[in-house]
Amino acid sequence: MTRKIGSRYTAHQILGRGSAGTVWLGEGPEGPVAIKLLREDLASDQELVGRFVQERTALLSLDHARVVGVHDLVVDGNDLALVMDLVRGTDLRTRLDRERRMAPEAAVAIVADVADGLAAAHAAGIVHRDVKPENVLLDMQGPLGPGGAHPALLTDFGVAKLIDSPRRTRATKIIGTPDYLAPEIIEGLPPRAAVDIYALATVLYELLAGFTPFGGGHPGAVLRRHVTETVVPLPGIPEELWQLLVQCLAKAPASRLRASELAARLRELLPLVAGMPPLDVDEPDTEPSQAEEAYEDSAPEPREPSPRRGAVPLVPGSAPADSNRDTHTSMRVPGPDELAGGARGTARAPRAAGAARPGSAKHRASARRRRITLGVAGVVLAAAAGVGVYAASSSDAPPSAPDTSSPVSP
Ligand SMILES: Nc1ncnc2c1ncn2[C@@H]1O[C@H](COP(=O)(O)OP(=O)(O)OP(=O)(O)O)[C@@H](O)[C@H]1O
Repeated sequence: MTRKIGSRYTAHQILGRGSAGTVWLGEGPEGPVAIKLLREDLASDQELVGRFVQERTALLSLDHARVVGVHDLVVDGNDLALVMDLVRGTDLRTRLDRERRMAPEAAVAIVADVADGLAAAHAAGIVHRDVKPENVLLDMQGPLGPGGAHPALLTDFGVAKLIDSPRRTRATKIIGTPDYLAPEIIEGLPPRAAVDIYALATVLYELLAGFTPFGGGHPGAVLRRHVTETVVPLPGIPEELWQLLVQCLAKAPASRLRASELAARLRELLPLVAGMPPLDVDEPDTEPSQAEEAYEDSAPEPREPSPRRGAVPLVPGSAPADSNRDTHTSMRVPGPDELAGGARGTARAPRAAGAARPGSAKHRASARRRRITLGVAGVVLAAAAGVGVYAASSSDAPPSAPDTSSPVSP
């Protein structure tokens, strides 16, 4: 199956699907490329096409070894496509799903690569806004680095910004992926470079632990934890690495490191973690608080099994059927009462492998978990039916505090 994309490109074979469209293996005048063909409903949105063209220069100018380069933007009839470097390998989510958690040396090396890519982007005034393992590609043809890690490249730059437009956004809605959302976004501030650092630190925690620091349960509960809870230490993690994580997961954006500093500090830590086996931690149980249960009870009735993880659609209208992933669902921003429910603390406390579970009624917890996951599925279906479309508003957001991090895109 081949199809022409504009006058210069041919798409040969589907590499994968995401919430915004389909990625194809293709061919252009300069050789093989990856072509991200946006969904038809997005491609027919004149406002989005306009922004696409507007952002062209910024997207095309980002040229760095740790960023998947965008070569061309094609607007042709019903086709709207980004032509990118072809990365022969896999994405970090696939690798993490396979390994469950990674040895610290490989995790640190991969995250240092991504931090390098972010540093270049931030210096150019571009904030990624959707840093997560799905958007990190591992180049299997590149040389093996520390811990046997392949070079890592960050992809999907600018896509969140393209999709997030005033008409599509409302004050109470959020765009992003809940597990990786910085607290200031949840509080309605415009996304600055520091949101990418928070998301990347979350990715590092996830590579080490096998789960994200504030994930689990209903997406609304995840948002609340980002704002109100502190990260729980990982058993066996070297102190210096832990301090770095804590600093980059700080609630205050100004307290986080810049991307270039993060990359440098991580590389300094490589000798310390060299040869360390993966951390020996068990995935913790999630005990929902009363506020979470109330939130979960307000979710629509489920009609289908739930996705594995809760998240918000990067693209309004996206549904599980759009993707071979389960990273996108929808939600509303939790209200003040729900956010206040964090006083009790529900962040998942990692347990050393084999350690006794915290003294809770196990069957009650698992029944609750079942209800939470079903609730998420209901929300996903509601989104698919057009009941809820959620995107972050920067237009109605309160003025931001002075940003001490790298510049942001205009
Ligand atoms: N430049 C590329 N080279 C090779 N494969 C790619 C490239 N970009 C994306 N892919 C692959 O295509 C698939 C879909 O990517 P896409 O970016 O559309 O979705 P995603 O990032 O997984 O999810 P979402 O966009 O919904 O967050 C992924 O499996 C990814 O590995």
